[in-house]
Amino acid sequence: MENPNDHPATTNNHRKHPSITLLGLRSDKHSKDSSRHHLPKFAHTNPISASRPLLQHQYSQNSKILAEVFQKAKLSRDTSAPPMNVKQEEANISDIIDVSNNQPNSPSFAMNTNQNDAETKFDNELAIENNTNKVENKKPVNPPLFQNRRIVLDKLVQPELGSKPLGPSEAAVGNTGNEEITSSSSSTVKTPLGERYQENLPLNNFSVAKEPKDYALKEHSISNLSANNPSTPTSHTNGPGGPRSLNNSSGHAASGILETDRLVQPVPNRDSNLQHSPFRVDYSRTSNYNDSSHFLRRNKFFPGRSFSPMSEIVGINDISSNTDFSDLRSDVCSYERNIPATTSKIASYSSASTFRRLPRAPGSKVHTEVPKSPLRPRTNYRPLNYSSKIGPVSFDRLLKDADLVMQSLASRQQHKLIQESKNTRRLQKTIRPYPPRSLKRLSEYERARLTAYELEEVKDFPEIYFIGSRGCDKVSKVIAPGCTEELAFDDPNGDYRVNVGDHLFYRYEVINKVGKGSFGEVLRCIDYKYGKLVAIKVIRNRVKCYDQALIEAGILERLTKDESFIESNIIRYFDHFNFRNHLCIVTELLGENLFEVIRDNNYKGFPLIIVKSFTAQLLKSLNFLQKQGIIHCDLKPENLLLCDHTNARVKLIDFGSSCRYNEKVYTYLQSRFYRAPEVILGMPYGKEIDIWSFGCILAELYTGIPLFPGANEAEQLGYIMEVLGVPPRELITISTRSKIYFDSQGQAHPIFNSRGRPLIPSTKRIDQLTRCKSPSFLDLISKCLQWDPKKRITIEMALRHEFIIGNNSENMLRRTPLNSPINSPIKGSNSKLKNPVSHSRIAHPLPNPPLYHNP
Ligand SMILES: Nc1ncnc2c1ncn2[C@@H]1O[C@H](COP(=O)(O)OP(=O)(O)OP(=O)(O)O)[C@@H](O)[C@H]1O
Repeated sequence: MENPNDHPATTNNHRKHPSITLLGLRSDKHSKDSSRHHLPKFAHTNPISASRPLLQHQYSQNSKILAEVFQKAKLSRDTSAPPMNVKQEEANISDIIDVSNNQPNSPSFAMNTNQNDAETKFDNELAIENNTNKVENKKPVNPPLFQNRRIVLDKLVQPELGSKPLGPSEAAVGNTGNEEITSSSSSTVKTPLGERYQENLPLNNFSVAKEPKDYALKEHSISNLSANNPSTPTSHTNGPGGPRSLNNSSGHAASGILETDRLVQPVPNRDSNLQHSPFRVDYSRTSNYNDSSHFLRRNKFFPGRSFSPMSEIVGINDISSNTDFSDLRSDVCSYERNIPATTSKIASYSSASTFRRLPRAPGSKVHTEVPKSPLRPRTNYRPLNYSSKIGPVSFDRLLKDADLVMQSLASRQQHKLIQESKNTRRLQKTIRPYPPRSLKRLSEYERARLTAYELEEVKDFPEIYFIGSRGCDKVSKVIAPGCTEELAFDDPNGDYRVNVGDHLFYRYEVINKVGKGSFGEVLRCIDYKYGKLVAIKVIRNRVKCYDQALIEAGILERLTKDESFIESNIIRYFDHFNFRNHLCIVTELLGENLFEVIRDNNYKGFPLIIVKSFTAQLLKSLNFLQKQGIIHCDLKPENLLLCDHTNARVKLIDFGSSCRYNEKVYTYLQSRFYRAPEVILGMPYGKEIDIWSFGCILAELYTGIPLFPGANEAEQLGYIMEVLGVPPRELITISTRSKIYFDSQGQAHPIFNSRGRPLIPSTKRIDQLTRCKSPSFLDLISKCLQWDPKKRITIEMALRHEFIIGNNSENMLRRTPLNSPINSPIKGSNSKLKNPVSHSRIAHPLPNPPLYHNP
């Protein structure tokens, strides 16, 4: 065997498609020298081309190791297999390697003859390896190249190593002394084809490589694409250095990984249609990382750069063949890059049951089924456990973390919903806008489909986009006895009698109902004017509802027009119109509300990381509303809607009760569980009522159960007093409804809950009720839940609170313990019941007599 030293680790595929190889570059047909203008298309943006000699040196190191391995392989080859000389081997591999690409005129002719020869030799090595595999298996094997290699190397390296895998200490030759880099941390990767690899790579193999000056790896993401999926977008990112895969859509697809005990390199698989490399590198111009160790670490070529804890949490292996998660995985890598090395020192998390429910593509492997091998240890899922030493977490990173965990939490139900989201997206793609037509332009057939009422009504519509789908039931006029003509299209409650497939306003097609509230129904519709999906809230045909909805539409319109609206996490308003005496508000279409998500998850709350993300998003919304001088007045989980089922992004909806600071019309507002004490007690109120609701929501999102689940107002106050004690005297004196709950001395009248249990003030603590051990979380809740509105935390302070920006040391993936009383199933309860009340609020024996008076 010829010494493959000095030869880059390339394969035939590179010759076919001039591109940059994993560790450096490939020549192309024009590349006789390394000058930029001779470089292939991507080389203009890839300054690493300039460091070819250095990389070749690096190749030589790698090749050396490979040569050793192959040499050992030869020695230990099964003696029963027929001996094979190099020529035979070369002949055998001719079907694998297309040598025609080595022709000087071929597009990928090597940079110089030596190198070309060297590549050929090296390719031969690889081919021999494949050949060995064939011999060993005694049958022709034609899986992707990397799989062959993988099998061969597993079999061949192992006997040499015994049962002990090569660790960094054995492998460390020419160690740079960088502890982190040479640490024995290892991680596994799943390639697009489903293999799992250990990444346990000593630095010494790469220590000579140098990153081009002024360039550092900006992006390195793992593609999670299926090898069979050619439809995946080619790039997720942009940047000055030209983010791209090493093997991009122009045929440089890489789907293989060559692994030895010392290194892992992606090897292109010419059979693959992949448009993404599993090792996508982006060299962008930065001044921070200009040495090779940074470059390599960030390229995951050695253990110092282990995989993202988040990627392990969500089980990258499990989702690798699901193309829908490509952005997700790309996100994992892109934001993880910025995590300091200290964050990789995270605790091992053996109980991964939470994450095993991750939806997997059919046929993909479960991580526990990975064959045992010294080279391929089982992956331990690791929780996100930020070190408290590192700085604050950015808002963006928090959101992305939460998105991933949200994905990993996908239950069966959510899996269905994800499917629904997919279908919606697919539908969205197929919808096209219709050209407007006048009545005259309608065909005879179309006119025949209109009812007599519609034929009159349509005259008022100069632009007709849609008249109802063929064969759909039309909403006909029904004038019941005692009913006026205005109510002819409504049911007895005043709701519009909607028919699926029918039109609204000769423009929208009704697809289905997505929600119902006290003001009306929300429909999913297609807007044929713009060709998109929208949600339309059809308000009840009642004067009060109509007027209030007009206010809502006005507020939404005003909010949407603000330039900082985009970052406000508030539902986007499009339009409103009156149709058959129903006010209709057109908004963007969103997903499930958070209450539904919790309910569908059997009233299990969200992990703290998701709660944190929701909290941050909600605070942004409240901050925006505050700047606009608006009080929402109806904050609750039902009014926080997921944007999509695949992430943890929420938007705030329902401004039907909202008011401006100076236009407070109502004294009775907010949903009961989230009602602020000043509203219950009839005190003057302000924007602080939203903070109270916000505090209640935080606790509920974590526990899955309302914090103060009063069945009536007195009970509601009783639950609040259980935690906060009796309100201060001065508040009682200014409240208009104090007599209902307190006597003249300010002592609370005894309150019993609906089960007859006395609600005794100051007998519960927030941490008891939430079962949460996160001090920052509890602190934020308790700062929101203050009797005195002036003492409540402000939105600005909440945005800077430790829980939001801090690097919490708690396990952020933990949910409320399932066996805790707070989450125990309620006896005889129907899980579909709205907001079940915890039965666990058992009175604790009191050390002191109950405090019914103000302390
Ligand atoms: N844009 C939307 N996309 C998807 N679903 C929506 C949308 N808007 C509302 N919904 C669903 O409809 C439900 C009722 O909507 P909304 O809260 O606006 O109505 P409402 O009559 O004001 O309710 P409430 O009784 O709380 O005042 C929501 O909880 C939500 O589940």
